[in-house]
Amino acid sequence: MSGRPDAVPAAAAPLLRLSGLRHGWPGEARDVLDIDTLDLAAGQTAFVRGPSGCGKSTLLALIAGVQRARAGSVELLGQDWAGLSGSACDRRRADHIGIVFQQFNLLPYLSVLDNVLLPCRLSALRASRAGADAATRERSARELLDRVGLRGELATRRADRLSVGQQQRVAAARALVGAPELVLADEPTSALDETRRDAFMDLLLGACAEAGSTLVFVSHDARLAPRFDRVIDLPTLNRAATAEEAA
Ligand SMILES: Nc1ncnc2c1ncn2[C@@H]1O[C@H](COP(=O)(O)OP(=O)(O)OP(=O)(O)O)[C@@H](O)[C@H]1O
Repeated sequence: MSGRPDAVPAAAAPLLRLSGLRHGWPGEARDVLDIDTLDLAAGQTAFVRGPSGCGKSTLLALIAGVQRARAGSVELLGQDWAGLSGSACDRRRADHIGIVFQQFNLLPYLSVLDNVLLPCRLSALRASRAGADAATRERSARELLDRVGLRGELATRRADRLSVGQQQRVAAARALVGAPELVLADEPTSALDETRRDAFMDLLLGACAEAGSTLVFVSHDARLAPRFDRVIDLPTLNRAATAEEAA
């Protein structure tokens, strides 16, 4: 896997800074999230926990600039999403963020390899970090697939011909290709058995450490929490949490 020579040093401003963040969904009487501050440094790994419906996926969507906050700011690499146009947000997301969605969001008609290489097609920056030419980038993608146990013929198979657990691993390899500064993962181990889950975590944490990427990882699986630098209990951080969520 290729490294990232232009990584932000750990001593610099936080990679991610949330301040005065409030978000509510249209038609909902109360805010889902009300977070005073949250800073994550470059290379820091955070496990986000909280009961179903407490706003974990919403938080990731705000961090990724997919949702706009009602108030406050979400700064990635010192830039607030609020100041950017929709297309600028898309470019910035492709350049700097790898995302493992809950539903994986693979393109079913593309091969496994082409799915992993997708961020390199959407971002020249990610492509340059993955390798100087197409052959090197393909080697990077195959190396990531190899590390999640998807070898040989599986790399060229259509994505919709994979099991759910295999798709989950492809989604992780895609998030990691081209060493993005920030990796967001929403319950990425839910379809994996124990052995696969441990291998998956080794890959995710190992690749983030190698690239100096910050990782925000949402999961209900409390056994994984000790592997992270920091555990964020969302109902404790979130001033909009109900007493039930905070209990
Ligand atoms: N697109 C949406 N439109 C309206 N309300 C939404 C939308 N997405 C989520 N919500 C609401 O926001 C709240 C938080 O949802 P969210 O998906 O962020 O929770 P979560 O902690 O990720 O839950 P889970 O652990 O079940 O995935 C819930 O009350 C949910 O109903």
